[in-house]
Amino acid sequence: MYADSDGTEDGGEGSILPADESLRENGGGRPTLPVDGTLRKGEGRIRHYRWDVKYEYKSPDCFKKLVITINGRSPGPTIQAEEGDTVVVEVNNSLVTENLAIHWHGIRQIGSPWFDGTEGVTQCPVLPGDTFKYQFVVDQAGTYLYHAHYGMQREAGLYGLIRVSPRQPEPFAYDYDRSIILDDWFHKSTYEQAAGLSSIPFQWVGEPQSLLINGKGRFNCSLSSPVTGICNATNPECAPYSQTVVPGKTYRLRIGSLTTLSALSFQIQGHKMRVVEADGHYVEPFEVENLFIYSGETYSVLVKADQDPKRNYWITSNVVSRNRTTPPGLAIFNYYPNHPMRSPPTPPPTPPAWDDVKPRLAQSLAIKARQGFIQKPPTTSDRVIVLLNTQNTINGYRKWSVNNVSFSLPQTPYLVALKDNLKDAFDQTPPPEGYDSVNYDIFSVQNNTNATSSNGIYRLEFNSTVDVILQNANTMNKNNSETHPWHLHGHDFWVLGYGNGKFDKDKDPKKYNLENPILKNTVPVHPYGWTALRFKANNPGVWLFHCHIDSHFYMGMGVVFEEGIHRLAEKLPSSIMGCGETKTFRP
Ligand SMILES: O=C1O[C@H]([C@@H](O)CO)C(O)=C1O
Repeated sequence: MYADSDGTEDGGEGSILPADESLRENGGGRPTLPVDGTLRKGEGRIRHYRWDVKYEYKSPDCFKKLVITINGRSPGPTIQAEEGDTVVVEVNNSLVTENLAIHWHGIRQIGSPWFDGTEGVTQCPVLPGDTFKYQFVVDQAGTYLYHAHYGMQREAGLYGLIRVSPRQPEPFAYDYDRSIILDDWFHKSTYEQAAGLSSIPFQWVGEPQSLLINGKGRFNCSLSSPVTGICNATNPECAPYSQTVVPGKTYRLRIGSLTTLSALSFQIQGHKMRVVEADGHYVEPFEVENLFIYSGETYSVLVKADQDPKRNYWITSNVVSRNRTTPPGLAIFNYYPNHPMRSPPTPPPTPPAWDDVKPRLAQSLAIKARQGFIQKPPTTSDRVIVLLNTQNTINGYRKWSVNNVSFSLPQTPYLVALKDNLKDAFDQTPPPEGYDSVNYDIFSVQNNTNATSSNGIYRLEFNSTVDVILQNANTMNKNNSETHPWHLHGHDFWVLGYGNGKFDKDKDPKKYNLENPILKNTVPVHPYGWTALRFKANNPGVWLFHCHIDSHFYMGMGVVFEEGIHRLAEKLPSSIMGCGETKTFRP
């Protein structure tokens, strides 16, 4: 028998074990590095986790509701591994009446596309009572995330961090390594939200009731009544998170956002933050007073505890890019030996104006790859796909569309359908490569009466270089364009540029940053703006690319890319089967 780890923060490492003979290397222990110091894929240790996923009543913001927990916790345990290790997570679905799938956000799943955890794309859902074993190599050091990828389940609290440490020294120094995971919190269940979004009349999810920092927030209990639910402001479950720091020491804070809706501004009162990592890649360092962070992004910042040590300071998160009605998320930056719960003597800092795009665009532009760690992009691309993001109505239902196509998930996962040539499993007509950029006015409400729903996909030539231009536009409300964080599964992409207004295919590519663009897996497209990305289609599999706002993806804001499907192993794991046309595929 082996011991399981719950992977607690700060030293809670996954245990080393001979879980699976096929994975065993050096008895499962630390590998002997080859003489040249390089490590081949999967040569590391095995980190084994066993998770029980269920609904439990919790009060993360003092308001009692059903929360999805992993081994009793939300956020779930942090996965800790070293570059090259194999992570094995055995997930038991104890949700009783609900399916499940878990996505390992930022892990490219090279050689294991079937364990990307994307329901409908790479696997069938895990049924209640079933156990699913995810098994993948964490081939890149950095800060990553995991979360539910079934319906709008992430909203219920199934999320956590993955920390992968490097085998080489890092280009910056710090004394302690800590994690902060940000979320927005809604009191309605995922069912109420999803049903509202797919109803006529449309019922929007609204703004979050609170913002959580490491799973703790504060709802104003005077706003609740015995009818709306139980709220107890003195419940210890909603005591604020407190990060204790030793005066004079430098802290690396790994900050991840898994909000379901909100873009955030994160700040530590009186302290500057030095940004050093974004989505697992080293950043040419720059200082900020507040960090803008979009759902699906991770950053590492260095913070020195160099202020007056006789007091505590506020750690805050605030909604930006949507009209702010949610109170700030508050945590405490606690200077040892002050009491960790002592409120700072001054009010929290004033957040930036919610509708000021300029500083957000400026931060996006400031993020460059760090000197000495630059991986240059190919200088040209083989294909350019322009994706216009619009809101529209299809058959009376409110939707989001990309080039007038609102994405819907098929019953049979694409991975199986493509591998086994199940042509009826999804629409074989690919979605458009662009939109009518000459005539379409991105600054006004457009009715887009031709919009349709489809599950057609983009098929990419293996090893080709693909550019994607995300083009934002006005929503169905006047003078309104939202920020959308787009996340690509299975790859990192180079961020070549951002701009205001309509992308100009002749002029704008000349301004691309081909010298030191950052590699990321999630990137915002700002209101009325565009964002240009480049990636190599070199990871055989089927990969979702979508807005990381849960309700927007649910309403159709996504596309799917296939590449190199025929290079995959003869047989896909039978554990991903069992739905749609794969019902009979399990042995
Ligand atoms: O998808 C959305 O719908 C609402 C609103 O546009 C409905 O009118 C909103 O704020 C979104 O982000």
